Amino acid sequence: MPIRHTRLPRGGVMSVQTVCIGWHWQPYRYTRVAEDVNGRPVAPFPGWMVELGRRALVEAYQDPAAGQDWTPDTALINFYQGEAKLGMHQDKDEKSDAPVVSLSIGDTCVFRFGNTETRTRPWTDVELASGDLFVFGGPSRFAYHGVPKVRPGTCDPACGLAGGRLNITMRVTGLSG
Ligand SMILES: O=C(O)CCC(=O)C(=O)O
Ligand SMILES: [Fe+2]
Repeated sequence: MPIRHTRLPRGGVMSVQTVCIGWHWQPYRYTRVAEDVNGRPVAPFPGWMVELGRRALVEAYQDPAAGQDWTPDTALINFYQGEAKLGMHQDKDEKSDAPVVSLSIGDTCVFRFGNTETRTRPWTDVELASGDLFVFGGPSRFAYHGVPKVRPGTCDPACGLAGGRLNITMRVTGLSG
């Protein structure tokens, strides 16, 4: 399926562009075919990305066993161009509380990491730069989060992007079939 601005049920369109692998995310569920885009199945989840995500968990938890039982089966690949941003939300369409691993490539952003109760304060703003990994696990798994700002022109040219920001969130859907 092609990358596109996701249409929301109430008529809005996301400023971020998204393409999925493994399972297709549409607001607010996962399907095997991209019903709301072109009716095609999504690309399979690559083995190398499973390994990358597991290494992130080992690092984040400083525990060599942390990735062992974790097998992500979907990733949302988001592209932020221009003024694109992402409002505060929870990742809660998965039927699993397994950690989410996020990888950022390209321009640096302000990533707002909030609390599990409300989309308002308290939150912590952190800068995510190209190559950064962020893990939402344990008590943080269902914390509200968002991207209020991307800093244009901040990416290292060696990242391979001419501009903008890519973010890949690897997830366990908890679905079968
Ligand atoms: O772009 C990011 O860093 C976060 C993306 C995100 O929250 C999501 O895809 O659900
Ligand atoms: Fe999210």
